[in-house]
Amino acid sequence: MADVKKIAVIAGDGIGPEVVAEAEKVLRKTEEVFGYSFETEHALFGGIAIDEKGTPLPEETLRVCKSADAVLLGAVGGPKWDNNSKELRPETGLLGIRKELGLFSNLRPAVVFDCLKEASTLKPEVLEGTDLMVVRELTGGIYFGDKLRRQGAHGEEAVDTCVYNVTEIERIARQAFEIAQGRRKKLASVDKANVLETSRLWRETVNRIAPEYPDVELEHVLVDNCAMQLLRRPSSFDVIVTENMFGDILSDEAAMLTGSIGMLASASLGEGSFGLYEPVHGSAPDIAGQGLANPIATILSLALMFRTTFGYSEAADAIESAIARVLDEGHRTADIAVDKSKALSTTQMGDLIVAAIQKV
Ligand SMILES: NC(=O)c1ccc[n+]([C@@H]2O[C@H](COP(=O)([O-])OP(=O)(O)OC[C@H]3O[C@@H](n4cnc5c(N)ncnc54)[C@H](O)[C@@H]3O)[C@@H](O)[C@H]2O)c1
Ligand SMILES: CC(C)[C@H](C(=O)O)[C@@H](O)C(=O)O
Ligand SMILES: [Mg+2]
Repeated sequence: MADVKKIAVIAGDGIGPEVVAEAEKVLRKTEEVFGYSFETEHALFGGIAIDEKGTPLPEETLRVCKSADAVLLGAVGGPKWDNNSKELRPETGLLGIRKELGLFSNLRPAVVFDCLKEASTLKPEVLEGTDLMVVRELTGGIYFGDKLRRQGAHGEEAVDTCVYNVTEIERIARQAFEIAQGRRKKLASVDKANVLETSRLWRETVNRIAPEYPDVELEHVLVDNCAMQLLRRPSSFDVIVTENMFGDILSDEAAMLTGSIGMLASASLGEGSFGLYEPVHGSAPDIAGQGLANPIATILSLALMFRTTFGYSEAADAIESAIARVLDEGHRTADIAVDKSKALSTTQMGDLIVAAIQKV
């Protein structure tokens, strides 16, 4: 009997259900082509879970995720829930699920497809050879430190605390060094060590373990400089490791090197093979329900799942080749189209990718 892999599928809000539906079609096609067997279980999460269950992260959803081999997630959030209390914001559920599942490492690869250089705002010669991986620490820093509101001498004040301990920094740094060893052996550690104490500890810790990876060339880059260098010399970066909030911001910036945020996939990992896979983008309320969303980031996230959690690299390669072929043939969703009048819908793009999947 085939080895059945269990995938928790969480569509979420806005364009989440639209892009996840396309990734599920790809999943089924790989069963046909490669003989895999997947069991999917759908769960409520984010705004829709608030509406139906009164909480963004129901216990049942956590149970479904914990009993699965991997999670495929769309996106959560939207204006409908913007005025909710902190506990009842879809984004709180997102931070909660990452913490509960121990997903401290968020990999966000930015690969520039040759034929999409036209969709980028950068010159093709600057983009040439760009293939970088942001390794974002995901369960620490200012996202998870104490927060408070209080009355100060000048009225209401708000405090967000940024905390990192050595263990958290070491484990993400080690992962980044190991990822760099499997790539072009260059690591840029990004911090704000000229100002922040957490960044000083970050830099000291990275420097302390660096000698264990003598084959990896390490550079330290201040985050403001990194934001600029990503646009000036993107191809010089291989792996970028950074703390939670810097990684959030830099990865959206890196997305634009690829032409659109609709192209950037991600994997959130812990210690074992279990992972949560999601596009880097959000629920895009401005285009939700119109069939305009680019499903490629979610489909690429599925390919990452295949390669990283299941070791199905043949199928991961087949998905990525199918996407490259469809793009090479000139097919575009609106976000990456130069001529928007010829843009495909979300389902049209998904169908073309499904049709292009074959054994390579
Ligand atoms: N992981 C997540 O679930 C996640 C990530 C980011 C933002 N969010 C949430 O999503 C909501 C909207 O946030 P935002 O507008 O700042 O960011 P967003 O990523 O949703 O959208 C930013 C811009 O990119 C476009 N875009 C995003 N994905 C696209 C796709 N697949 N195809 C084509 N265009 C795409 C949108 O139309 C929008 O113009 C907020 O509630 C935010 O908190 C969720
Ligand atoms: C929605 C938000 C909490 C989330 C984050 O900041 O991690 C998002 O921007 C992301 O990149 O996944
Ligand atoms: Mg983000």
